[in-house]
Amino acid sequence: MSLYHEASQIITTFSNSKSGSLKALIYQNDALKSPKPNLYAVCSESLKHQEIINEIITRSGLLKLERKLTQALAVPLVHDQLFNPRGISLPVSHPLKAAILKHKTRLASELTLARVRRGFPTLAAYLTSIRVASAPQNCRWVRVNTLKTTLDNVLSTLLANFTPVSSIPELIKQSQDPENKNAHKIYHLDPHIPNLIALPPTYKTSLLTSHPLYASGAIILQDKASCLPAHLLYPPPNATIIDATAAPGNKTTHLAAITEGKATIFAYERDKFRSNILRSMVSRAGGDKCIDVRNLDFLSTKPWEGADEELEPVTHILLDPSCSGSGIVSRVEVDTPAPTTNSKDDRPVKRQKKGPAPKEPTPPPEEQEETTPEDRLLPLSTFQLHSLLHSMSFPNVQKITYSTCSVHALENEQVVLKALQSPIAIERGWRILRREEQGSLKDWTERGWLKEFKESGWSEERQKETAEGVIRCTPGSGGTIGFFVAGFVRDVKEIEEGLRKERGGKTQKREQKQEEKVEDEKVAEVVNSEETPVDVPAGSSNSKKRKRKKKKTKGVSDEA
Ligand SMILES: C[S@@+](CC[C@H](N)C(=O)[O-])C[C@H]1O[C@@H](n2cnc3c(N)ncnc32)[C@H](O)[C@@H]1O
Repeated sequence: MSLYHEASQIITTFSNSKSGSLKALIYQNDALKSPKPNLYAVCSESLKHQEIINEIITRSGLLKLERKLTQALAVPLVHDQLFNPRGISLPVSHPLKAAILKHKTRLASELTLARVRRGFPTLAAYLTSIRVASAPQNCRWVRVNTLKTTLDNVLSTLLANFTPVSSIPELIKQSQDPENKNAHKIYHLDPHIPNLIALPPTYKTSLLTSHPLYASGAIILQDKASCLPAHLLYPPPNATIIDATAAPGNKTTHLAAITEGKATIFAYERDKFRSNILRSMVSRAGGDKCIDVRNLDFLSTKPWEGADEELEPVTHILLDPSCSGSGIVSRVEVDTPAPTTNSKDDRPVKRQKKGPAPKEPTPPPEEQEETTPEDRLLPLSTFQLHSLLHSMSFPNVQKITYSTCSVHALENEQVVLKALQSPIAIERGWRILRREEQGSLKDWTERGWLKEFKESGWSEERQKETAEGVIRCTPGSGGTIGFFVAGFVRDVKEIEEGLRKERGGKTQKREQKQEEKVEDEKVAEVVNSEETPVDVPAGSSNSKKRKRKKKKTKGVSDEA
């Protein structure tokens, strides 16, 4: 099957589906024969121009003249004929190419007419408008920091005179209305995350960062996707929590707000420079009292070996490790600049020098695929899995969230699968937090890629439950960056069993200590009364203590 036949099928499926990304549709489909970057390029570009191409096909009467063409097949062919500088990528003698080339003059004049009907004086003007319209539509997200203020206060000050709208698509649509002078003065209250507000993609970030509410830490610019992990974790106010990889601190401070400043939060950050940023964010957000910032490697913690005693009571871990950051770039769009959203903090982490990170244009998807091959992702994926297994080993942890701002299955579903199949997960009863257990997030429609669990050896039911249990975000109508979150819980029965054993262990230890105490007292009595020593094995702590005590007694008596 030719590239164009496959492209026509993909375009039809994508146009008919209400959700999901074009990339997933192509890259997850192993049945496709054409090179995926080429297929992706022709599909994504054809979709951008679909409206004008359909008009050209109808007005030129192409389908009546060329019976072998269908509407779906003609779209990518006409696209490449009119918009791809390299033309249709088929031999000239190929019947499909020949069918289009016969009408090339008519098609070109129909393009001119269609463009003029739309009010574009030049082809360049039309192409610019398409590029702007297909740019990723990430909203400006504002999280109200309830440690410092209230939603009502923010609505009545920062957003006084703003009009609420009912959905993100509505927010985007209204903000693009050239007739509306107040198009930027609208907002949408997020239905999933409390105290989160979406502003139009075109809203100037500087208007937010220059506001006193921002300076005081009362509002935090945090993408909705980045709010999902803390919300999914949702620890109770008295919980003991670890944010394993915390800087710059968006999720740490979100955890502090969710727990009303009453939890104990250990925030680990191994990079010194970034841990200083974390400290200042924590302080600005009013989290000093409940957040303990530690410039340490999370992987060096070992509460199960008797070290790090204060980590023993930890019940919740938020793990948001370094990742490829591939979700920061757009979904289908080609040639669009990297979004300058508030979510800079979620970018792939490199050692940073002071000063703003250089902004580089996003490469087209073909290049993205070439610059993120398995050998670059594998070390990241290994580190992510290692960190997740480390989290699963904490003795009293009941719930973990694992998240990345990557779109790659290798960093997402595959880490989840390997973690769930690990001995530690099986032994301790870790499983995925099911969709129906996710509170307001159970309505989130974009879920994990089922295909990634097919080789698991699990029942179909478990594969589905796991894929459905993890959350994906794709830039688009949701207004977020690309993101992935998985919640893990331990089955309560297993937890209770574990706790019983631990309690049993502790009682045993207490009893042993009590016995030792009694024995020590007996020894002391003997020593003090200068009677014959009781039989205590040499080298035992009691015999050592006894010797020490004897010496002391002797010393005292010598002095006396
Ligand atoms: C994706 S960022 C975290 C973003 C953060 N959760 C937020 O919402 O603001 C990952 C961070 O983890 C840190 N990190 C990576 N490995 C670590 C480790 N083993 N221990 C502690 N911090 C680590 C990196 O330096 C980086 O700052």
